[in-house]
Amino acid sequence: MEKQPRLLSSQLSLQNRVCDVTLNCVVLTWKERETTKKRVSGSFLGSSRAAGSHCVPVCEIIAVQETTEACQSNDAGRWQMVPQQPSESEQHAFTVSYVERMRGHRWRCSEVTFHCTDWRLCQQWIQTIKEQLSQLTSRPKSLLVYINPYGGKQRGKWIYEHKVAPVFSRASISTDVIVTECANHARNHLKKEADLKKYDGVVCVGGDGMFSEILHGLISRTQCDSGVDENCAETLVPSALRIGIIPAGSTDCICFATVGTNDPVTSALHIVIGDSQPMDVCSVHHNNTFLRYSVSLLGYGFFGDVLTDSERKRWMGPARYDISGVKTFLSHRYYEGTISFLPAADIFGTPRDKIKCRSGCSVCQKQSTEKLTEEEREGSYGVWRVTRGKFLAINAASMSCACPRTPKGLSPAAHLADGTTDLILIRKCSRLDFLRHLLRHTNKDDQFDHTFVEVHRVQQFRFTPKHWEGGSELDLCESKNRLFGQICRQQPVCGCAPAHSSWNCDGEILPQTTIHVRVHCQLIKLFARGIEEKTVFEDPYTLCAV
Ligand SMILES: CCCCCCCCCCCCC/C=C/[C@@H](O)[C@H](COP(=O)(O)O)NC(C)=O
Ligand SMILES: Nc1ncnc2c1ncn2[C@@H]1O[C@H](COP(=O)(O)OP(=O)(O)O)[C@@H](O)[C@H]1O
Ligand SMILES: [Ca+2]
Repeated sequence: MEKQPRLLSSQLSLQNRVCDVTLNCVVLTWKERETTKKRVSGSFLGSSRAAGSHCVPVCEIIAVQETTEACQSNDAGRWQMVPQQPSESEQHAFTVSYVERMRGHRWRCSEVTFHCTDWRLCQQWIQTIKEQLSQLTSRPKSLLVYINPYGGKQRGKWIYEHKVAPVFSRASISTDVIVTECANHARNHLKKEADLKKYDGVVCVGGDGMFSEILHGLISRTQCDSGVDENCAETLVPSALRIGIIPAGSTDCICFATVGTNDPVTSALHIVIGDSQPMDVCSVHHNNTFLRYSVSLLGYGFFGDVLTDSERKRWMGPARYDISGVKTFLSHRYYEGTISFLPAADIFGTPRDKIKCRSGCSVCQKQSTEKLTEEEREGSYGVWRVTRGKFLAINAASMSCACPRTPKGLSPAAHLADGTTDLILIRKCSRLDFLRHLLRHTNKDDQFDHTFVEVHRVQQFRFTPKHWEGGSELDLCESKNRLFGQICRQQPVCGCAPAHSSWNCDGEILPQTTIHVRVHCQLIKLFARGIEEKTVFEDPYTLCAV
C-alpha cells in the first residue's frame, strides 16, 4: 500500500504516558513509548506498561475539540467548566471522538485526550484534524428528524434525546426535530410541506412502519417534483436525500438488515460519518394504480394474518407479534391463488447460493448501471412463469429481513441493492412440517430445503387470489360477503376458512389482494454501509500500514 505523507507527527502525552501521535490523510495513530520515568512536556510520567498502538481512520473520527477541565472555583466551592488559557506553565489538551467497534456490529463513540505544553501545537492539531474532517463531503450537516413517540416500547423520544442528540451535537450537525402527532404526519409533511433544500438527510426514530412513512413521503415528493406519475412509471427518480433509521420500533428489521444490529447509537454514528447504502424498493400496484412501496417483506397468508391479528393488540407492544404468531400458526389457514413472476437471470445469483449481502457487496455493486454490460443487461430479462396452488404463505423478501426474531433472515442470501426480490412460496403442508420450516428460521438448517417450499429470485411478480380470478374486486368482495364472509371470518370452526388473506407490506396491511410488484433497483440510499464482515472489527489496525 502506498505510504501517505504525514500531516503532523508529535510526542504528546496521554494519561501521563508519552505517545508518538501521527496524522496523515487516512489515519490518526498513536503509540505509547516503551520507556520508564521519562520527562515529557515538563512533567514526570510514571512507569509505562507494554506499548499500545491505536489507529483510527480519519473517516471514522467524529469530532475534535479543545479540552476544558473541571476546576473548582474559589468562591462557592462549586464545579465549573473553564476553558484552558494559553500559558506556558499549563498543559493544553484536545479530545478526539471516534468510532469504536464493539461486539455484534455495535459501534460506540470513544474519546482520547492528548496533552501538550505548547498551546500553538495543540491548536495546530485541532486545526489540522478539523481541516481533514471538512474534506469529508459525504457527511451530513443538517438533518430533518421525525420521532414516532408511540413506536415499539414508546421510548422513541427518550432514545433520541439521550442517545442520539448528544452524538449529533458532538458532530456539529444541526437538526430540525418533529415529534409526530398522528399516523401519516411524517409522510404528509415530507410529501407536501418540508423545505427539503435545507437538509442533507432525513432521520426517522421508530420502527419499520415509521421508516415506511419516511420512504413514502420522500419517494412521492421526488416523483412529484420531477413530474413522474407513480401509477405508471417504469422508472422512478431516485431521491437525493439519504434516510437514517434510529431503531425504536417492534421489529426494526430494516435497520438490523442494513447495519447488523438495532442499536440507536450505532445508527447515529453511521449517520454522522455519512455512510451510504443504496437499497431496492418494490412498488406495489393494483389494476395499474400505485398502492404502496416495500423494502423488506411483502407477505400474504401467514405474515399477512399475523399482522392483521397483531394490529388489534398494539397495546401489548412488540410481544403482540409473538402472540399473533402462535395464534396464526395454530389456525393453519391456506389460501389459493395464482402467482406469475419474471425470474432474474443467473448473473443475479440465487436465493440458495449462500452468498450473503455484506458491506461493499460485489453482487449489488454489479447492478449499478455503469457496471453492467449491454450483454448482461439484455440477458437479465427472463420469461414470465406461472404457478398456481394452495399456499400457507407467499413472501417476497427484497432484503434478508434479518432481525432478532430470525438473525439470518427470511431469505438469508437476499441482496439489499441488486434490483431483485426473493419470492418464497410455502405450499399447503402439515402443521408439523410448517413448524419445522418456521423453526429453521432460528437455527442453521436451510429453511428452503423442504418439498413444500419454493424460492425464486425475481424482478417482478403478480398475485391473484383464486376467488377473484376473472372478476372485479368489488364484485368479489360482495359475493364473498354473501357466500361465506362474516360467518366464516368470525367462526372459522365451521371448517370453511376465509378465501383470502391480506398482504403485509413492510408492516402495513394492503387493502387489495390482487397485486403487481416491480423492483426498482437502488431507488433510495440509507445512512448505513451494510453488515460488516467480521474481519473489519477483528483486525481494525490493518489500515495502520498506510
Ligand atoms: C416458531 C418460530 C418462529 C420464527 C419465525 C420467524 C419470524 C420472523 C419474522 C420476521 C419478520 C421480518 C419482516 C419484517 C416485517 C416488519 O415490517 C413488520 C412491521 O414491523 P414494525 O412493527 O413496524 O417494527 N413486522 C412483522 C412481524 O410483520
Ligand atoms: N404520533 C403518532 N401517533 C400514532 N401513530 C403514529 C404516530 N406517528 C407514527 N405513527 C404510526 O405508528 C405506526 C407504527 O410505528 P412504528 O414506529 O413502526 O412502531 P412499531 O415498530 O411498534 O410498529 C406506523 O405505521 C406509523 O405510521
Ligand atoms: Ca434486493
